Amino acid sequence: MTDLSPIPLRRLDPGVPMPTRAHAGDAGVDLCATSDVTIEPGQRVLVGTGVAVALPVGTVGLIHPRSGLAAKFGLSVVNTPGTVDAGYRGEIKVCLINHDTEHAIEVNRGDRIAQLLVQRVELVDFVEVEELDDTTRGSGGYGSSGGHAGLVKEGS
Ligand SMILES: O=c1ccn([C@H]2C[C@H](O)[C@@H](COP(=O)(O)OP(=O)(O)OP(=O)(O)O)O2)c(=O)[nH]1
Ligand SMILES: [Mg+2]
Repeated sequence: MTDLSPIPLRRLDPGVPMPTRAHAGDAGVDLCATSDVTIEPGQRVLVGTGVAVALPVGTVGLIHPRSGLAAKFGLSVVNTPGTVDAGYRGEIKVCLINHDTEHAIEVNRGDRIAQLLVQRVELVDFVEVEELDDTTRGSGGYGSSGGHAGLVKEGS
């Protein structure tokens, strides 16, 4: 499925399962929590996953939320997607946030809390210039193309 070699992974907490794909072909491997935590509404907490990896230079690890936990409980990742640099050898941690406005979320050790994707990344250089080339978009952004009038709440 990939021409990258298997990525060296250390289990810093052997009691936590290896990150695995729920289904062959899934983009991400699920990461598990190493501790029990309660996340109150609106609160965030940094949770360990018990693993460290040696990603090849030219790749990046991206930590994404799990959609099921997001839809059911409001659980997400503060800095989604989290960036795991190729040179990072420490424990991968996940900064979880509870977006639910009413209910606390209980995370238990071993729960699959997020997913790690590995992607190739271009390590480009930048060159300073006086002018940039013209494009049809130009400097338009942040809604310049319209199409969201119906999403505006009355009175706002
Ligand atoms: O969700 C995340 C995000 C980052 N990291 C680790 C791996 C990454 O390589 C390192 C630094 O992340 P980042 O560059 O996003 O954070 P920073 O605030 O810029 O810290 P630094 O100054 O160490 O680069 O922290 C995680 O374990 N989980
Ligand atoms: Mg950084």
